[in-house]
Amino acid sequence: MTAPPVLSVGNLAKAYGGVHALDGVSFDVHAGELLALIGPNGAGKSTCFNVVNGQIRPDAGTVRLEGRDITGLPPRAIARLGVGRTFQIAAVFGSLTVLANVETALLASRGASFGLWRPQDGQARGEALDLLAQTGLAALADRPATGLAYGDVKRLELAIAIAGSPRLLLMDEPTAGMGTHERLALIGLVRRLAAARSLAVLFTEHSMDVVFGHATRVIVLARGRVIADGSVEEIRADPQVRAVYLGRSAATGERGS
Ligand SMILES: Nc1ncnc2c1ncn2[C@@H]1O[C@H](COP(=O)(O)OP(=O)(O)OP(=O)(O)O)[C@@H](O)[C@H]1O
Repeated sequence: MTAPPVLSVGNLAKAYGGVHALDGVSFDVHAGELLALIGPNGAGKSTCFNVVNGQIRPDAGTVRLEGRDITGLPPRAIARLGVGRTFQIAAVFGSLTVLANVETALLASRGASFGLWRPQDGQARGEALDLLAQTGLAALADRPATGLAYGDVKRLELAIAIAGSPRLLLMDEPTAGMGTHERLALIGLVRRLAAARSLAVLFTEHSMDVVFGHATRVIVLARGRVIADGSVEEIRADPQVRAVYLGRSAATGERGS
């Protein structure tokens, strides 16, 4: 028997007044997959994310995590069940070292109260060092998070997000504000981590070089509907996607509208 998808959304609907932010959206994300959710401004990408992580309750439809119905659960419950996320604006503790940020995330994910946190917790330290090695941050372990280069902050945020061993990772424009080299390096890292940890990743992105270079599958939303769901090659060649979103950028790999 094949494993159920890590995430399965079915017929999601959400309207604001007369605006159908989501209008019958269905798709699956499997373990190890890096699924890009793209589309023009106002297509419904953020609404879809926020329904999956519990911040918005849909008017209709279901969200399933490994077969379990999580529709309408509060964000904390959804996070505990294995949905991690990174933010457009990096969320790290500036005064703590890089290592302590990841140790704290590990302990928090296990429910340890901050009051009981002991920096000498050997097991958490070992695991945190492991995560830093996996995210290319080992050399910066003892540096305060304040003052890190932007690309390193994003790596740290990724390390924090996977410290709780999520099954699904939601990334909202993970490479926003980064230069070409940096953003391709970051998404390449995400792809390697997803494969190594059998993690399902759903991300929104406006940089088409990131999407076409690294997504394993792409979903295109427009006006709250899925207009295409396929491989990078299929999406790039889809006339409707080109008309609605990619335009000439499909050929150049530049940012969509
Ligand atoms: N809280 C809200 N109240 C009213 N309308 C909303 C609200 N949130 C979203 N919308 C509308 O729903 C539609 C989808 O918005 P959403 O933010 O999900 O799109 P998006 O694809 O994430 O856009 P962007 O790429 O600009 O972030 C838009 O028309 C938006 O104006």
